[in-house]
Amino acid sequence: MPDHFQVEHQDGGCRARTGRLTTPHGEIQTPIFMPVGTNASVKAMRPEDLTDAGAQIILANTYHLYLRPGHRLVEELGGLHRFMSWDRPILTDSGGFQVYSLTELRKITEEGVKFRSHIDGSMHLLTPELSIKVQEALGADIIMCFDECPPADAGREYVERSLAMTTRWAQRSKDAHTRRDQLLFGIVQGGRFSDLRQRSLQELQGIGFDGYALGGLSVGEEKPVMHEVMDACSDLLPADYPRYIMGIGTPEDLVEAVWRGYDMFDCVMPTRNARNGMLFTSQGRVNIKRKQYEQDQGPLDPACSCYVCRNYSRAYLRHLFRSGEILASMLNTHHNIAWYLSLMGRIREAIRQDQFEAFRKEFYHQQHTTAE
Ligand SMILES: CNc1nc2cc3nc[nH]c(=O)c3cc2[nH]1
Repeated sequence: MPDHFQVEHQDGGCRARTGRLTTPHGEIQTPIFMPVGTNASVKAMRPEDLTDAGAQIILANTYHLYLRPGHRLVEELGGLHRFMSWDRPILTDSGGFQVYSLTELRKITEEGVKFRSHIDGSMHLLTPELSIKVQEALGADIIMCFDECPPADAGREYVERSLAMTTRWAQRSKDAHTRRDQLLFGIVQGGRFSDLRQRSLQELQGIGFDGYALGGLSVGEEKPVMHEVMDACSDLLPADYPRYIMGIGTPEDLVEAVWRGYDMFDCVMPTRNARNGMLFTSQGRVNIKRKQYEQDQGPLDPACSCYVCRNYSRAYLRHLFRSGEILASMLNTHHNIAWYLSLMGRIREAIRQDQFEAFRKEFYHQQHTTAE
């Protein structure tokens, strides 16, 4: 058992478990959802709102902060925690995925990824060594190996070659990692091919990391493919290390992943959907711009105890959204993040009571009773 992670309770009826992850900026109770703060900000939320909503850890992106304002500037100003006044844990993604998903002009070579900045068109080369140096300069508590996320429709031969390079890059990431107080996670690739996933994981375990993430998912693949990969890897990932699935997901995805024994998740869904008026509630999704809420004086979610549900009506939230008020993004985001984090709290409690199987069944029923 590594000294930074302890499984606290294994649900008696399924693979779900609770755990405690210790980082330089504090302990995290898992299963956990990480709000995404790409540019050192969870959009439309202040740090104290995040803490009030129950956030234990947030994610930031190496690719974005390297390009703007630059990792050296953040380091000179005291690191990411001081820069954004967030004193709890931060996880940074390593940048490979963001280059793949945000830039047109890019070239992948053994050395690293050449790309043109989506901000000012300048040319850059991101390598495993530079990615780790940036993440160390930012001062994140958990940092990720530099990897290649193959396209969802990539064929077996491409995926096989890609994962071999991801393993070589993982070794280079670990060799470049000098700040031992930071936790370094490996990223398992291998696409939809279970045997390649197993090979990737075995190679990463041979190198040795503080946690293992599933990459290459939530990139447009069909749900059954995602569940197959989750299932195949669940029994392979070392049980006494944190298991992180990158880019997941909808509330249903989170419940399904916890049921399969995963511990950590991040996704832009609650924040991005909030800005588009798509809100999560105990009775399913609410599209707040719909006319049916014009005179609705009730709270967004009667079962939610967040600041927004305690102080505002659906009618008011609809008015703010239709008027394009900035407060709409603030209140909608606060609720969606609070709702996601309260879901994770209810999940942890159900596991502790050995009730997660029943929770999963009830959750699915609740979310699909009233289709909005
Ligand atoms: C939103 N979906 C999504 N966010 C991701 C981040 C990632 N980072 C590193 N490596 C990945 O494979 C990877 C896959 C991802 N899918």
